[in-house]
Amino acid sequence: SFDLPVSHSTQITTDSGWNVAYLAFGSNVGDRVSNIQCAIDYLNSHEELTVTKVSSIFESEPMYFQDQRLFLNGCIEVKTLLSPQELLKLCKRIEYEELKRVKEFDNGPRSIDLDIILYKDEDGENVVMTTNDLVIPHPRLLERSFVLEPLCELISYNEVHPVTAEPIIEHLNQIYEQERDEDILCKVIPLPRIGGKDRFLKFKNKPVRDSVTGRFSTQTISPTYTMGILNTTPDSFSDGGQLSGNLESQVEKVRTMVQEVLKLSKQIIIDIGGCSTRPNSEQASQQQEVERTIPLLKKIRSDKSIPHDKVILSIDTYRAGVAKLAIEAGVDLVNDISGGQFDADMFAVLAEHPNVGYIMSHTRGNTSTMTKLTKYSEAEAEENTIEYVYGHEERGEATVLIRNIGRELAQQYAKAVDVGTKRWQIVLDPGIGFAKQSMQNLEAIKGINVLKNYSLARDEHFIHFRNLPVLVGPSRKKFIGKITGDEVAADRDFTTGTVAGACVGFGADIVRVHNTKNCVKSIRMADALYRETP
Ligand SMILES: Nc1nc2ncc(COP(=O)(O)O)nc2c(=O)[nH]1
Ligand SMILES: Nc1nc2ncc(COP(=O)(O)O)nc2c(=O)[nH]1
Repeated sequence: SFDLPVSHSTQITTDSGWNVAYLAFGSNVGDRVSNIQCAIDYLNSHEELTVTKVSSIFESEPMYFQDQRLFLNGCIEVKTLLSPQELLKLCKRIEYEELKRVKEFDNGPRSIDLDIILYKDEDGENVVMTTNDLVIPHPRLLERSFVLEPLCELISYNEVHPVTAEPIIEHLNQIYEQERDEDILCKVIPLPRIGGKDRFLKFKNKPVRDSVTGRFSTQTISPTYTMGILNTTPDSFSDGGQLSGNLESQVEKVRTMVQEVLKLSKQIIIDIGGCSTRPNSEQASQQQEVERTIPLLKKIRSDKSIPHDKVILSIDTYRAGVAKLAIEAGVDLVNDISGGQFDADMFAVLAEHPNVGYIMSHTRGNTSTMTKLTKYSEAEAEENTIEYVYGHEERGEATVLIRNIGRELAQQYAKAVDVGTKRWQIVLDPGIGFAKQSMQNLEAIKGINVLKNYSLARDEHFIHFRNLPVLVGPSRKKFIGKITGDEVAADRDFTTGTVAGACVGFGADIVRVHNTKNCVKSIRMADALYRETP
């Protein structure tokens, strides 16, 4: 059955006498991500407090006093033995002593701001209090989308506000109904800084009301990212290993992709792979994979002609050891087709590097068994769960596959965050061509928005995929050839462009392609047609 690790259970409040509190963090001075990470680590280091959940990070305009830097905000859930007053004291100590906050004036710049927004006692009862230095629930909670949005990633959708007795998600909907510009938040995935400058993947999320449920979900309106593939394997099914072994020609290929994509985009992601993952392919050894990828990563990163603020590097590996070496060599993202299933150490590596992104893909079995594991049933989709909350898609046949994918990715997500991987690192991928028959790949693409709005609830356990970006990798794959009759992978570039555009239409935030020259145009056209970006 589907068993979530203990950190996902709010049962903590009942069977262990701990209280649960929700804190909001904000920073707009210095290295904001590092300030946030330090504040979380300081909180976690207190023997009477454990950080149990961390939300996405959102960038937003200053709300009250405009003339200052953009803020990074988010929320965390903690379990603690501290009383509200003791918790406030701990937050203040972290703000002023550990992170040297200097308060010039109200609503002014701050290295870190830690606010208690909700507090539940050991019986799970909400505390409501007003003293001259502490008001719970936070008095300005209901006017702040930069607090409510991340909070709604952490709480069950039926969690009510202790004073208004209305579901907290409804308060967020009421803010979104006002259609204020400042409520269009930008979800950021922090990447390693280079030259002391922030580097992020950014996804501007516009709240969109679901016509049937009336509930708001967020739709990405910023440009879709193009991820160019650089396969260094001699046997890659899609480009016949033309580049394997020759470092200079590989770097030249990188420069070409960069030049092609930056004509039409502000950034490019380049995915470097050293171990083919096509069905039944013979797996390279870890040593071979390292030799094919790490020197190349180092050479790219040391190449001054490449604009590193615009070029984001990804390593396509399911091996923790390779991921670790790649991070040390300057990679920004770990792209794991196994979603952490092939190497139990992968999530620990990511937990150690909270400013490295992680693409968590769906698959089943391994590269030699996955083609047989393509049975997705309604029963499994619904197994052990009471409530799905997602867009207005019916539970029917059309969403059985994507709800199974969501459920299985949720299992991996729970394992990842349970060892300290941050939600803000994670990108989801439905795994086109992995444990899916041809037509199931079409369903997976059509279900992208259901996956983005997916949430799973069982007892007190719940996981929402709200605000998690989705990457799709359709390029040159067999399901295209099955429909177009193109037997040879390299003949599928034209239709890959078609599919890439459709992926954008169905909600993809990143599309992984071989032929960047043509596909970046398809993706930009799709942005112009489906998104608000001109
Ligand atoms: N975008 C944004 N704007 C802001 N404006 C004022 C305050 C001051 O908040 P306080 O009342 O908790 O000190 N915090 C933020 C913030 O965190 N994010
Ligand atoms: N995130 C992600 N990574 C991937 N890596 C390799 C392949 C196999 O294709 P290739 O051999 O052409 O790279 N497909 C994916 C994919 O669909 N998603």
